[in-house]
Amino acid sequence: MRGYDLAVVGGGTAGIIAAKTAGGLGARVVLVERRRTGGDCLWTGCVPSKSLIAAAHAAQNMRTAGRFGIAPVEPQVDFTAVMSNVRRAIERIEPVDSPAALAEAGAEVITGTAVFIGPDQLRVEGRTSLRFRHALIATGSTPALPPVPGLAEVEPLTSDSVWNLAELPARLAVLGGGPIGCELGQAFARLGAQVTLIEGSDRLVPREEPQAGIALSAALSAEGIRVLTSTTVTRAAQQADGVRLDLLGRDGNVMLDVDRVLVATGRSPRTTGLGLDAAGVRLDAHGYVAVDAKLRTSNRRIYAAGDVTGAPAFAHVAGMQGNIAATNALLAPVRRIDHERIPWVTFTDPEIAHVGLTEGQARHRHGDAVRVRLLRHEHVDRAIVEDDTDGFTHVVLDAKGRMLGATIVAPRAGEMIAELTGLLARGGRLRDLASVVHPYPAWSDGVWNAAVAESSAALQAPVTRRLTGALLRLRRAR
Ligand SMILES: Cc1cc2nc3c(=O)[nH]c(=O)nc-3n(C[C@H](O)[C@H](O)[C@H](O)COP(=O)(O)OP(=O)(O)OC[C@H]3O[C@@H](n4cnc5c(N)ncnc54)[C@H](O)[C@@H]3O)c2cc1C
Ligand SMILES: NC(=O)c1ccc[n+]([C@@H]2O[C@H](COP(=O)([O-])OP(=O)(O)OC[C@H]3O[C@@H](n4cnc5c(N)ncnc54)[C@H](O)[C@@H]3O)[C@@H](O)[C@H]2O)c1
Repeated sequence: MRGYDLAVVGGGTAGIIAAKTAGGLGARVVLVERRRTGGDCLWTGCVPSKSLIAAAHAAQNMRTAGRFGIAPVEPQVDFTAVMSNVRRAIERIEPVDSPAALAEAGAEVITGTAVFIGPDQLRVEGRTSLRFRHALIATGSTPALPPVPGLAEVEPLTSDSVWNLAELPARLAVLGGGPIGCELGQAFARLGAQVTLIEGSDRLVPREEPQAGIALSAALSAEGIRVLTSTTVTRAAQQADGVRLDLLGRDGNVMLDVDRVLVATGRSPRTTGLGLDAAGVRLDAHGYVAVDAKLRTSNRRIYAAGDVTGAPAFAHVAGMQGNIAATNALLAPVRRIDHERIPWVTFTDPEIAHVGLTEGQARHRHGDAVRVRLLRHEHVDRAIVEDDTDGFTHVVLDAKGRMLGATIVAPRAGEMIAELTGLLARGGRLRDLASVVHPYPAWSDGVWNAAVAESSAALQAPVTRRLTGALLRLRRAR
């Protein structure tokens, strides 16, 4: 039986980064992947979705060129070619996540399904047994189907299977108005599908600031997407010419006929059949692998990272956790990740970028001392020249003006949030950014203008006014 310093189960973002980190430290490391290295992000998640979004954006620009004085045209979308381009994007990124790249980084790769057979042993599909000093569970998550009668029988698409579509569904129902539903719903609509987006809660992207969900609803509706919030599907049935959904919403019971249904109502952790009992690894109340702040499971030899831990399901979180878990296991368990300083972006148009606390969370924790600096993008020159002024920069501050969180809604919000993420990490005040010169006319002016407004407000404070007034009177008297 072979022995390893670290055995990684799962070759997605968390597992790959952990294995490469361990290899870089000179450890004996093995990564076991049941199918293909790269995980959801590469094959069915971030990469294909952002490529599809880019194609959809190009199509939309053709429709909306009229506002710049260019004759708008309805694009001729070759869906097969769009999907081929999506696959090309995957192929171009794949080498970085490949077994060859892992081997070069010092990690051995075994293809097969791993099962724990003891607290320090793994078996790969009944053939190889491995003994480890430490292991990392990085098996990710899988799309969850809600318990709607008939839904499983209508061949619902998920983020796993949607990439195999051979043709664009003419009428598409998207169930779930979270990041996946909104990103893919908008992309399919822009590529020519008639999309109905069905969300159970009273607004889209309910984890975001309420204004962000409202702004996104307005933008999607303006493009012709039918957005149904406070609505659920109570039954699905296959018909001769498509799928019939029974909806229960604000208008009571209604029927919706579509060609396909895309389900995007959340994820479940991949823990089935992993042998976690044999390994002494406990799950939390929601079925995720329970970890402490240093990513240790209930078996001190075994760590977990990425979606399987119930951490915010983002590739950058999975990667950072993979890195932290590997060094904690191999060197000393000292590093932890602060989930409250993680930024994320929903890549709709407009993008919604967020970091830290929402206003509601901040008020819950810090009470009435919380303030908000809201800057609408009406006067951001970049937004004006691009004729896209509907967005805003919303920064949540404590009593001393230190940043607690931020949400940006804008075409480049995903780039703009980086600066505020840095500020949050430093525990800085928003007005500190006012003295940092920003390039003109960039989208980052939104953040800068918010900082300048915050700094100006500080100058207008009575105590500052009294001081500057006294100074000016003194100078006049001289
Ligand atoms: C449509 C979509 C779009 C997304 N867009 C973004 C985005 O823009 N930005 C972002 O940050 N995040 C995005 N995400 C989320 C991101 O993809 C995930 O958070 C990330 O991939 C999680 O990585 P992971 O390593 O935890 O798990 P995974 O990537 O799921 O990897 C787990 C791996 O473990 C393997 N495995 C499972 N069980 C076993 C076993 N028993 N033995 C061996 N191998 C096993 C699986 O085959 C898989 O390869 C998106 C997700 C989706 C679905
Ligand atoms: N840009 C990104 O970073 C990105 C993109 C896509 C996905 N992701 C990650 O993947 C995760 C999963 O995405 P998701 O959108 O599937 O899940 P989600 O949990 O974020 O959103 C699911 C949505 O579906 C709604 N819903 C649940 N059951 C429903 C029902 N029966 N009827 C109607 N609505 C229902 C929920 O209220 C929620 O708004 C995300 O939370 C995110 O972390 C990230």
